[in-house]
Amino acid sequence: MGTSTNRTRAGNASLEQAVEDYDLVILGGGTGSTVAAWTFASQGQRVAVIDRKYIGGSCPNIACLPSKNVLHGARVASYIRRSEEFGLFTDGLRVEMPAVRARKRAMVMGLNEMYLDQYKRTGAEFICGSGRFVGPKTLEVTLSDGSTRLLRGSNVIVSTGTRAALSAIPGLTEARPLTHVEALELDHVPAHLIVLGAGYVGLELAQAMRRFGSRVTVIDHNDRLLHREDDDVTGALADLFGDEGIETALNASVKKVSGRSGESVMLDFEQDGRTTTIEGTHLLVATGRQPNTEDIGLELAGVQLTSDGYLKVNERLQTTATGVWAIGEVAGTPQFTHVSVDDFRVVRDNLMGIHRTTTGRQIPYTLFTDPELARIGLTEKEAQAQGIAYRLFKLPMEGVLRARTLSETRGFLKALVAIDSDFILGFTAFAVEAGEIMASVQTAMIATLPYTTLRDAIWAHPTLVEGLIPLFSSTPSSSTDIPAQVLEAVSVNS
Ligand SMILES: Cc1cc2nc3c(=O)[nH]c(=O)nc-3n(C[C@H](O)[C@H](O)[C@H](O)COP(=O)(O)OP(=O)(O)OC[C@H]3O[C@@H](n4cnc5c(N)ncnc54)[C@H](O)[C@@H]3O)c2cc1C
Ligand SMILES: NC(=O)c1ccc[n+]([C@@H]2O[C@H](COP(=O)([O-])OP(=O)(O)OC[C@H]3O[C@@H](n4cnc5c(N)ncnc54)[C@H](O)[C@@H]3O)[C@@H](O)[C@H]2O)c1
Repeated sequence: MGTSTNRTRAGNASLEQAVEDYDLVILGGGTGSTVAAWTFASQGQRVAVIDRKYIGGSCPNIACLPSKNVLHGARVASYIRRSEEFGLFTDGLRVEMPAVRARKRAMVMGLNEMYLDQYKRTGAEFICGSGRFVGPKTLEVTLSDGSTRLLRGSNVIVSTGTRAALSAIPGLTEARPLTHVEALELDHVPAHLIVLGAGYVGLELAQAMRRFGSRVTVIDHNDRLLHREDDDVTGALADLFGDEGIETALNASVKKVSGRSGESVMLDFEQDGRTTTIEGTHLLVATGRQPNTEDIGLELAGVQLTSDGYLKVNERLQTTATGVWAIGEVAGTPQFTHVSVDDFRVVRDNLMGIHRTTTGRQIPYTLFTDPELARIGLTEKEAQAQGIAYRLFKLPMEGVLRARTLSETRGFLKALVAIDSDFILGFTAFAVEAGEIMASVQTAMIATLPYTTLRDAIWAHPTLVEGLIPLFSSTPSSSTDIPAQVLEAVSVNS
């Protein structure tokens, strides 16, 4: 620990500078790596986190939490529009985006203060600056005043995350499209927002902006919204978007973009052999992510990349350089905050000599449209592709009494249960507060409880989770490839 003078190569220039030694240096402070910093520092280790911009990384600053904050505002707008349904009469709705943004900014500021306080309490050091490797386990940080520091860690974690990818469509970059970062900072409602990409970011923000009053068109080159999900899910999402007046152009291949987002922007796309031009005022790009692995000196540290530019890691999240670990999206981890936190657990245990891997993790997720889509385990598509026979329990939300009290009966619950046991293989809720309903089913799956435990539990009335009783009491249908004699045996035994 402490400092020593060392000769290190930074690019072509050799520099002589005091190296500060740490037990752990973290490049990029996303959620998982921030928790790592706090954890190791509170155990007495000397820990530094280098981040060029964000205290706590993307999630609390530009991604999950600010987007959910803005989405909630849009949900309130939707309630106000529906107010007469609840016997409430208002004199109309005026949306002030600067105030929407101010609420979001205040939340982010509060989160930043909370994080800084936690840094102080644990003794981890947050260094605001841009970092790059200049040698094995050694990083140079350039601070905002242009000065530099050299940090060397007994262990180093790389957690530089990803950024919005811009497809190689002629004119796209020049049109200066919004990404989620700018979309969450808008001080006005776009007159006509074109959303390129019908994935998580695109769908959540499309619905929110529509509810704030924007005309919205969603374009995707796949033929369904959120195309990896089962057809009943993507169909229900399409119905929802249709009912809310969101236009969609699917199976659409964008050939050219012209104009400028924020003023007037045109997209030429081919669909069913025809070329169409659509014009909007704003363009949001939500077509996936690209890893932040360029220009950070990985080659000087012996850290190799995969063919698509992510860090090459093993199932213990070790990179190809000894003592250099990876956490989060930059390691190719599924792109959710809760999985980056589990990456932290994997690295933590391995650093403590406990073997823990990323293999076979069960990963839940929730799309925060309204209603939400919550998913865990196998979809029907996945079960069929893997030749896994299942019993399918499905219940429309009209069958959940709590949903009726809320006038939120859109959607359904469905569960896949093994044909040869009562274990739950997968669960989907497209429903109000779906993410909360899923948690109970996930707990049963973690504990490998049979579905009958959920069916036979006494749930408080009237709650949404109580819907698991009618769901699991319904008569299941079965996947087509289940042999008749197996089905017969199941029905005889049940
Ligand atoms: C709009 C949006 C909404 C989302 N909503 C959800 C959600 O509801 N739920 C969910 O689970 N997930 C959500 N996600 C995904 C989630 O944000 C990420 O999976 C999560 O933040 C994990 O990111 P990470 O730790 O890999 O990296 P990040 O949190 O992105 O951290 C990487 C950090 O590295 C820093 N950095 C990069 N290069 C350098 C460098 N050279 N020097 C110094 N610092 C550097 C960056 O400034 C950044 O702070 C959302 C994503 C987006 C875009
Ligand atoms: N609620 C959440 O948990 C949440 C919310 C937002 C983001 N995220 C995470 O962030 C990740 C990134 O989100 P995202 O929406 O950017 O990516 P995504 O992978 O979810 O969706 C990208 C979409 O863009 C489409 N696409 C790609 N290239 C295209 C092109 N050239 N033309 C037209 N369509 C194109 C794809 O078909 C896909 O539908 C998500 O996968 C998710 O893991 C999670």
